[in-house]
Amino acid sequence: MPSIAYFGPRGTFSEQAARVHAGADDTLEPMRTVPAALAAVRAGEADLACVPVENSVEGAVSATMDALAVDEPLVAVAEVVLPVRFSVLVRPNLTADRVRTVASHPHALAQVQGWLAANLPDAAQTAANSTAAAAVGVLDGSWDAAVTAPVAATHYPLDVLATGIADVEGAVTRFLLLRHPGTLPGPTGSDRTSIVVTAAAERTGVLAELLTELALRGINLSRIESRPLKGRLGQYRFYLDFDGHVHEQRVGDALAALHRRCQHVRFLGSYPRAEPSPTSTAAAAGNTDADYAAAGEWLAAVRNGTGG
Ligand SMILES: O=C(O)C(=O)Cc1ccccc1
Repeated sequence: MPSIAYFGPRGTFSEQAARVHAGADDTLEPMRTVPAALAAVRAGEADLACVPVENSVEGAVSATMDALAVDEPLVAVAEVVLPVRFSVLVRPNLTADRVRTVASHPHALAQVQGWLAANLPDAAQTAANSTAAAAVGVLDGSWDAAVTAPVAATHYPLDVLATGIADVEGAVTRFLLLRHPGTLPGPTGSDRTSIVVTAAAERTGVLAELLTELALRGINLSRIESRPLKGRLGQYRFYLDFDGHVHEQRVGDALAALHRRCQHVRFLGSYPRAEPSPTSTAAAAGNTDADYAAAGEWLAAVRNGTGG
């Protein structure tokens, strides 16, 4: 019976994402922070961790980015993309005109600024650990209102002041399900690979070199983020997401090239894309596994004097 540790408490979007992935027998364990969810997997207390990684409005979830780059490596085996529409929960019988404080996860507050300005203009905003932590804070009297995932209303005895709120139509959040490295999910033809690299900051053009290794092999970069290395300004980790699976020749070849050129490469997984998109451009550019095999045979023949 696999267990999934998720960024909690109960009623977060991360719980909703975990439920998309979970089987009927899986157990779900809420954890207080993203690092705590990852630590539960590292400690063998959970099989998988479900954490938010990026949002189409606010961008990267930095707590997740930082936690994935340090400590024992974990690999993503699946991603879940959820549409984000928020609910506003208040203590029972509290009307909108009496709401003085509203709390939520910073990514949630950022996505409902328009609604708050129009509907709760005088309410002071406070950052909470997560959307559901804000609901718990309303229950214990810390705040009047919380901006939450819809599912939070089923977990906490609070009134629903509003539902379906989103300043940006179509906004989505992407979550990763991570576990100990082991047998990877096989290639599906529509996969994504994630890595974190550190490269010598003082080498001119180093980032262009790394991206060129991908481009030359017909690999489409779908995301690049940087995070500071913390100790000193000017040194960064780069997080790259690109199409393809490490078991495909062009991807393996590119990863090996990055390993040669970088100080450090951490593999964060090859997993099916939530929104399928066949990586067909690789074929046109002569970058399929068959192209690699044919080129390898030709080279072997040149080297052993039987062809050319
Ligand atoms: O706090 C939550 O519910 C999360 O899972 C993080 C989050 C916050 C805002 C939008 C999507 C996910």
